[in-house]
Amino acid sequence: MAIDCMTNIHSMSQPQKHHHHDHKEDEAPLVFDASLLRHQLNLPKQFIWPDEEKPCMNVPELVVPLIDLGGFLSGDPVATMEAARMVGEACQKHGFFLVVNHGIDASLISHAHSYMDDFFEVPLSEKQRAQRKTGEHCGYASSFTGRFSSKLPWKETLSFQFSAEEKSSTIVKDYLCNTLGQEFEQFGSVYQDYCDAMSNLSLGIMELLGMSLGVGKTCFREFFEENDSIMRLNYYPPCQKPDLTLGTGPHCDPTSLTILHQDQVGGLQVFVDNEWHSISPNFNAFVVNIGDTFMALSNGRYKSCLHRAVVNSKTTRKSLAFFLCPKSDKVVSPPSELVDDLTPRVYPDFTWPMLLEFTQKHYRADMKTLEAFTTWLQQKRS
Ligand SMILES: C=C1C[C@]23C[C@H]1CC[C@H]2[C@]1(C)CCC[C@@](C)(C(=O)O)[C@H]1[C@@H]3C(=O)O
Ligand SMILES: O=C(O)CCC(=O)C(=O)O
Ligand SMILES: [Fe+2]
Repeated sequence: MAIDCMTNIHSMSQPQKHHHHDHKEDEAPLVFDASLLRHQLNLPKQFIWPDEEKPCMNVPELVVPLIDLGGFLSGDPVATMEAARMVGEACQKHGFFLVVNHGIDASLISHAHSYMDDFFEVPLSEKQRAQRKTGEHCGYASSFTGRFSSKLPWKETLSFQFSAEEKSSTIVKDYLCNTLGQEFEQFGSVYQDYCDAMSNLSLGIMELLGMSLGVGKTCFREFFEENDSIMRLNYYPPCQKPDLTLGTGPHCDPTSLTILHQDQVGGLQVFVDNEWHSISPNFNAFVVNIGDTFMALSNGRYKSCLHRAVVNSKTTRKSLAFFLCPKSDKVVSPPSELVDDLTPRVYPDFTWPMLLEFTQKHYRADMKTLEAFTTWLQQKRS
């Protein structure tokens, strides 16, 4: 029976949910060891999402324009205009688009995927050497145990800082080697090269976004020239009950621009026209979406888009997410061309570290993060 995603699942017979209360004081903190959990037929209750958020498996595919960057990257003015127009159109609709002929070496992408196994397949005790500290966003995190007590995502992540500043040209490699050990030297080099490539690609996309908003190609490019970005490796182990949990819950990225490369397994879903849609894997394409910080920079002209990731019972899924973020001292404020009597300011000035701290210490990023952040800021400032 094909279950229509819009079916009100409450009308279907659901086993009566037992409302456990988290007895935090007497419960040992749950440790998510993927090598064990992937075989379990009964998911721990923390991983079971509420009925209204459980995934539907037969979602329609989102038809997303493939934006060819070849002409733009070689300086062809007509191709540049066309690419800027397509980027603008996608951002007016839902904020997601695919880019091809992006100039990133296919072998670098393949290595970035294959090296993930070298980390995520080692024993948990070794991975925990890179354990993310409370309130910090870098390091190894497995399902965020200790951070959230319910709606745990079925994933492990390794996140690290990238800086485009010349003086930090080996920050990724150094962090990974120092944290994981010298045997990860090659691992560190691959992700250093991958992040360098991502940073350059994102500056090109910032030129197209600037042109599409009529503020010129240098405006946002210069704003992000010395970006302090986050690279995240997402590792989604197989799950025996994939329809009860989520790999990554519904959210808008709080960051400025996300360049994502998903493997051939598939699982990324985007909420468009009041329905979840899948984005089919395409090895030659990067999935690009704007985040909350860029929504603020565009004075709400472009919207960050709700998306999530589902898991499956057969195979591990991997995705590489590069989150472009401005340098810490940059004030997020829209260019004057985007503010006038008809379109007054939508969000207050803020810096990225303030929004990042909000998501790491006070608020789990979802679809209303910027709204909640604005309220939180005003209370602090009042
Ligand atoms: C700044 C960030 C916070 C998250 C990683 C980056 C950009 C996306 C954010 C996130 C993926 C949104 C959903 C919830 C979250 C907790 C997760 O599932 O990983 C978010 C990340 C985070 O706070 O670690
Ligand atoms: O893994 C995916 O396809 C999406 C992950 C994501 O949205 C994120 O890490 O912000
Ligand atoms: Fe995301």
